[in-house]
Amino acid sequence: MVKTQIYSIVNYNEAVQVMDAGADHIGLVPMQTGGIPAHRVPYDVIDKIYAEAKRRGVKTISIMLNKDVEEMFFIIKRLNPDIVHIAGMDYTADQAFADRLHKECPGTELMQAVLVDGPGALERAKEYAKYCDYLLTDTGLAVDTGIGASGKTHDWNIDREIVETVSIPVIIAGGLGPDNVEECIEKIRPYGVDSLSKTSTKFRDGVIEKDIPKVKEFCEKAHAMSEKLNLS
Ligand SMILES: O=C(O)c1ccccc1NCC(=O)[C@H](O)[C@H](O)COP(=O)(O)O
Repeated sequence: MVKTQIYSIVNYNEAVQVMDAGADHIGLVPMQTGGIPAHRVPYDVIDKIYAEAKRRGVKTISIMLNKDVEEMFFIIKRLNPDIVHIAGMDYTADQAFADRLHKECPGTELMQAVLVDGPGALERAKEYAKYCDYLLTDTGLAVDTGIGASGKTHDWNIDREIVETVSIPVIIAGGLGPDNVEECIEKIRPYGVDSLSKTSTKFRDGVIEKDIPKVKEFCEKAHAMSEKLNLS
């Protein structure tokens, strides 16, 4: 079954509703020196969200949008997510980061965002796949906002090539919602699909809230399409 990954959770009630709606992975932005301020979640709230997710078997993801490796390790050790997602424009996880993560944080897997901005993305994906546990292919918005949260799709032919080339799970992100998730799965046949903007309501002050009926529709369509295509 294709995994559904839902970003950006901002509080406990929302996390519970997103999991009830069918999310297999939930992602959020822990308090840190990078990222959009309105999305950052305090550690005590994350503890409660992750405990409930672990009870349900839902995978928990902490995204890192900064470039300070020591800060990242502090956060990973404090929160113990199932997956750490590296998505800052100024830092890319390397072999040394992966080795340290697997040694010091054995319960946490590594997901590196791949900016799909042209054919060069395939070469980067091949390199990251040597030491990462997952790749997340995504669209960039601006140099200072990290890889992702753009609400925009990119050239899915490149994602398909990446999925067909690397031997680790690939999650597709960038402008996915209930309107195009089936087409994306049919074309790319990825391990997972991710949604932020199209399953959220964004307010003028930057505050974001999950739109639960849209999350449900996204998850149901993704799961139904993966059953139709017999994707394990
Ligand atoms: O969650 C955020 O605030 C965030 C900020 C900057 C980069 C990524 C971020 N979130 C995680 C993701 O990778 C998104 O879920 C992904 O980019 C999809 O976003 P969208 O295109 O808006 O569906």
